[in-house]
Amino acid sequence: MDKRIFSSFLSGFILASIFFSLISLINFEALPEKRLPSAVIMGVRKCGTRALLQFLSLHRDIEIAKEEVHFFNRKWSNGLDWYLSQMPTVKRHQISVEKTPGYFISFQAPSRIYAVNSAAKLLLIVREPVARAISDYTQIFNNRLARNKSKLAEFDNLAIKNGRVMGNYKPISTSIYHLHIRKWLDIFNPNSIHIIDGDNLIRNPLEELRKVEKFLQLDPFINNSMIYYNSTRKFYCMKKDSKNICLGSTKGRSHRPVTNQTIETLKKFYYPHNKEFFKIVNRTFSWN
Ligand SMILES: Nc1ncnc2c1ncn2[C@@H]1O[C@H](COP(=O)(O)OS(=O)(=O)O)[C@@H](OP(=O)(O)O)[C@H]1O
Repeated sequence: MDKRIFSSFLSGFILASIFFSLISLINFEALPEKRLPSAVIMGVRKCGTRALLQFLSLHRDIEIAKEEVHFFNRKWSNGLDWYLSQMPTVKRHQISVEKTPGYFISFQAPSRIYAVNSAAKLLLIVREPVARAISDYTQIFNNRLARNKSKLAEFDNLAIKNGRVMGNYKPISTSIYHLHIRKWLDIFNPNSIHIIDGDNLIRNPLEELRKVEKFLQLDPFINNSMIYYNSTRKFYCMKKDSKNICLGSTKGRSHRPVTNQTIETLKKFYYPHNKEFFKIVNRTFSWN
């Protein structure tokens, strides 16, 4: 063989060998990729869904979708590829988690989630229903103010009219937890749903996070060194990448003023609904 042909053949062979050796060094399975969420925080609005998601992001095996996705309630027509594109990239050992509080009260969300992933793990965080309703109203009030819309009537007048609690008023009806959880239990096995005590998440986040790690079948990883109590904010905050991170100012803000009479009337209103919820989920909470 001509010497020139031989040497170009040899250098081609060597280059190809180097190329294929490099390729074989890459572990494709370990490359980050987008995957549908194994766990979904499905609500309840104003019960600590953001705090729960951010605390979970401290876990080395969890990546979170940063924004609320609203796929199963509002954006179903965008299709599954769009949903996937909203997910974070995860490594092989990691799971992705998304939170959209609106799923809890949506009629379509349970069957749609089941259709996409019948093994989905659902996280539901609940809070004392009267405080949740007032927090919900406060958010609506402040949003209108920010958008320069006409001022909303006060909560006392919207929640109770002529002595009757307005059960259909959304801030009130969202707190009737048993009405909504039924739709989920019609479709999902109770073992697929883990309920987090939102009031306890405020007081003792690690206790609740430990239970979530167990439910998600992850190693206990989040620990005391990753969170701290911020006495100015009066909430637990996170230490992440050598930074101290608290939730934004819309979390834990002062509620709109509500009379004691309204609070007492609402407590009485929710009492039988709470009992019903406890019965269905086979568990009680510090509120009744
Ligand atoms: N660690 C920590 N820091 C700040 N806030 C915390 C925390 N843990 C729970 N919470 C409570 O979260 C409430 C807001 O709930 P959500 O995040 O579910 O609200 S939203 O539906 O996404 O708008 C928010 O409700 P409000 O106090 O009524 O504003 C908080 O009480």
